Amino acid sequence: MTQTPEASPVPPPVSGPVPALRTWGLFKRFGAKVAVQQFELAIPAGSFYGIVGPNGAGKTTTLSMATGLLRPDAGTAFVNGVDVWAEPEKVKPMLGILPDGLRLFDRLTGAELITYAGLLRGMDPVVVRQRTDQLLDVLGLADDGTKLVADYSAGMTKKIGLATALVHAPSVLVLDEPFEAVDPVSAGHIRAILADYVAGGGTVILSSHVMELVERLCSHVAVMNDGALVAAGTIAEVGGGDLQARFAQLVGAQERTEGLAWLRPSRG
Ligand SMILES: Nc1ncnc2c1ncn2[C@@H]1O[C@H](COP(=O)(O)OP(=O)(O)OP(=O)(O)O)[C@@H](O)[C@H]1O
Repeated sequence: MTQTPEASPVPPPVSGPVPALRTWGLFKRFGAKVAVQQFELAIPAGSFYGIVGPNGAGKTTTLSMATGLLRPDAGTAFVNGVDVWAEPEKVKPMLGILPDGLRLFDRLTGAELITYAGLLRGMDPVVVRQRTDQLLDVLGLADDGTKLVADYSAGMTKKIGLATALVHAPSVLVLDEPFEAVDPVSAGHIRAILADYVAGGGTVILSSHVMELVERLCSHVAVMNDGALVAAGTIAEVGGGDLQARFAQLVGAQERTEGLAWLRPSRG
């Protein structure tokens, strides 16, 4: 069984510019299951970074530890050089997070939820009001702003979660499966918003299962398998022209030719 590693008290310095996000020795165990082991990655500022991996690879656990949502057993993360776990109050204003599966305050309306997120960040109420209207509009929720989040569909919930991550214009966005359940038109709008944000100097880190999307949208990609980082770099470095094929190779996916022989429409 993998032992929890002894954390060295001081992570080694990085050469060059300060990464937007750096993880160092991240480790998490749930009972006997090691969900994430020795995860170390430096994400350059201004990059559009995709994190991919099969179901259960450890993406959500890693992103949760890297953003202050889940305490690591060992290791830590730095946002713009500031330790997420040692100085959370300094890190939170720099971060916009769309967690996967974390419950929102769904007895608020969509507009109230964005407003709440903005005011919680100490923003000017007039600015919050303007941005709330703009975000609802651009995310196709203008007619649903007065509806309770509890009554939103899965895709609408994803979009309102994204709006709460964007409202304070953070320098680093960490989005767990931002396109899941989102319709193609809204997904197009979200892609445009994120591309524009990166063009303006922001950093986006997103997890996804959709390889074509990562290949088209991202500048860099990290591949996780079974709790470990197995490859990281630019899309060209990792994918070599076919990210899907390289991914299958890295995670050891085998083609399955046999089907479920019993799965036939029953007659009668
Ligand atoms: N709270 C928890 N309690 C117990 N096991 C957990 C918990 N959270 C995650 N795990 C386990 O840790 C491993 C990594 O899970 P994680 O959700 O990080 O994977 P993932 O790559 O995000 O998967 P997916 O692509 O399916 O969302 C899995 O084996 C999962 O069962």
